[in-house]
Amino acid sequence: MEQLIIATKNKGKVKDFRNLFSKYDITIKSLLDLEENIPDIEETGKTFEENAALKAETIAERFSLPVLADDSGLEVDALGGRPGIYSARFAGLEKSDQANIAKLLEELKGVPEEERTARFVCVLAVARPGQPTIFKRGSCEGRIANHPIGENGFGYDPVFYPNGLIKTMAELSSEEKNQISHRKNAIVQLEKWLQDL
Ligand SMILES: O=c1[nH]c(=O)c2ncn([C@@H]3O[C@H](COP(=O)(O)OP(=O)(O)OP(=O)(O)O)[C@@H](O)[C@H]3O)c2[nH]1
Ligand SMILES: [Mg+2]
Repeated sequence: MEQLIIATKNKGKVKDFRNLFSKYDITIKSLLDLEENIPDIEETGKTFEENAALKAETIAERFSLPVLADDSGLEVDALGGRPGIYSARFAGLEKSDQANIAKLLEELKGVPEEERTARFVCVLAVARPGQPTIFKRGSCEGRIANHPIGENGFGYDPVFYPNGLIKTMAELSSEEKNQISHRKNAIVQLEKWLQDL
């Protein structure tokens, strides 16, 4: 069984990754599992790719090991693609899922169902000491609900209906989410690299 460091402090992502990587027989170590406290990496990039690279390369350099990072977010068409890379900090730096959802629903007040289209985007960066960083992008299309439903998942999952489903992402089990999610659609593109790990 191999171990892979994921440069994240987001517990929801860690849960998704543990589940997604179990089939490759890879165990995950996140920044929350390390003994030393890693200072927050400032996400100063203007794209998912730039921020994913910042996180992966900072940690890969520090430990001289291959590191995966995930930069992800929700693009809402009626908001011109916002919150996008700012999804975690949409309602402020304290990164509250509940406040983010409230702000999103407020901004979409009165927007009819057919115009509430959106997608989750996940960019994975794999940084390895002395080698160029690899990027893979996955997405999941859907639309924004009128109110939150469901207890599973994290972030905006309770207000996101994946296309073709009558359940929000937060009403799906981890296994169901991980069959269709943006994160899953990015990881499958890393399959070859994961097998060589
Ligand atoms: O409902 C959701 N289901 C998902 O599957 C999902 N994936 C991403 N997101 C949103 O996008 C932000 C990422 O921002 P982000 O990539 O900067 O991560 P983060 O700051 O939370 O942690 P870190 O990995 O940077 O440590 C998150 O906080 C969420 O708001 C999701 N919401
Ligand atoms: Mg972040």
